[in-house]
Amino acid sequence: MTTTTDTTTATTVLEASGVTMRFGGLTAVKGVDLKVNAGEIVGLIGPNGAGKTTFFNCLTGLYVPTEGTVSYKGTVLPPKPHLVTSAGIARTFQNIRLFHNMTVLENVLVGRHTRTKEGLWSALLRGPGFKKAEAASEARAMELLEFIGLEKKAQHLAKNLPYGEQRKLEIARALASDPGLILLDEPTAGMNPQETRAAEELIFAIRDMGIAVLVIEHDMRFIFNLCDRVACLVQGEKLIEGTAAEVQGDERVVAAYLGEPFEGDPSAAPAAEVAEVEAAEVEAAEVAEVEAAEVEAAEEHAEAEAEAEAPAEADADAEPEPDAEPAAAPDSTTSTDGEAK
Ligand SMILES: Nc1ncnc2c1ncn2[C@@H]1O[C@H](COP(=O)(O)OP(=O)(O)OP(=O)(O)O)[C@@H](O)[C@H]1O
Repeated sequence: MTTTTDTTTATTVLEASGVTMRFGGLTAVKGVDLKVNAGEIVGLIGPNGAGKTTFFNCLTGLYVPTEGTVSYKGTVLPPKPHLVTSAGIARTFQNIRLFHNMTVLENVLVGRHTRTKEGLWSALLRGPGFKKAEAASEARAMELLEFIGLEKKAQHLAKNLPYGEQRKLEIARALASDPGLILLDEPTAGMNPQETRAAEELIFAIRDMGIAVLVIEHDMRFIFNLCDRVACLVQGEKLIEGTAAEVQGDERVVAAYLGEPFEGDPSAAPAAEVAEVEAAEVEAAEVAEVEAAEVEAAEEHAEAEAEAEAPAEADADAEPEPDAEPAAAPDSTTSTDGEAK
């Protein structure tokens, strides 16, 4: 494992230590350590089945890790989803989990319930305290819808939103719990390139709001553009953690996961591949140079031969014919075949 970023001085928001998750005989996550600092966007990559979602589930209390601990801002979290959410960690899911028959606004309001202090009786009696809290929640939910660009669709049913907007709505619902850290599980899955670019901007804006981000994604261009640090899981273990440049240039990552450079990004090519291409280019340039020299030599030779033949032909042409004028001597107006122009 390689850790290249100095994380000791920054404020640690999330700290996973030695997280292991076993399902019977299968170890899906093996002794993973990971820190996310305030103001950071950290990426989690790895091939299918590497344990990324299982690790997220351990962080958010959906799974009780077989070993290890998860701390948020220095406090060890109990493995209970509602306690993790109220501590300050929100998440989205790989498969969108919205309330499809509720409106867009209602979906965001559901995300606010951990921050609403009004109890059951207050809600049932709809007293002034409840009404005030409800109005504040709605105002915050509308702010979030504006933030993701869905305020005009507040009263639409969630199920009627296009896929990309459903993903954004899930993010707004997660933000509604006022988290200090958001975990995004494949936020661009199924998105077109424009939607993916918009999601990238949205995540930068979330970071700028002061919320740290941990994101799982298979889209390497997206991850390497977005993240301050990237960790790569392979077969449940952390293979490497570092900057985007360090991770995408690591041959073990390339071998285990990337396979090929992502389209259009030459810097993603593994070093060996780059060297091979460069060597082939040098070789091709040398061959072209030799060929050019050969062609030049052949042309010079042909010219010399033509020049050598030209006076003889001119002489032959100059053979006096009966009553003919003597032929002109070859000069600039005479072609190599001796014909006058
Ligand atoms: N609840 C479970 N019970 C048994 N095995 C599980 C369970 N959840 C995950 N696994 C197994 O754990 C391993 C890791 O799965 P996980 O979904 O975490 O991988 P992943 O890296 O998120 O994959 P992908 O990129 O395809 O989403 C897989 O072999 C998977 O089959």
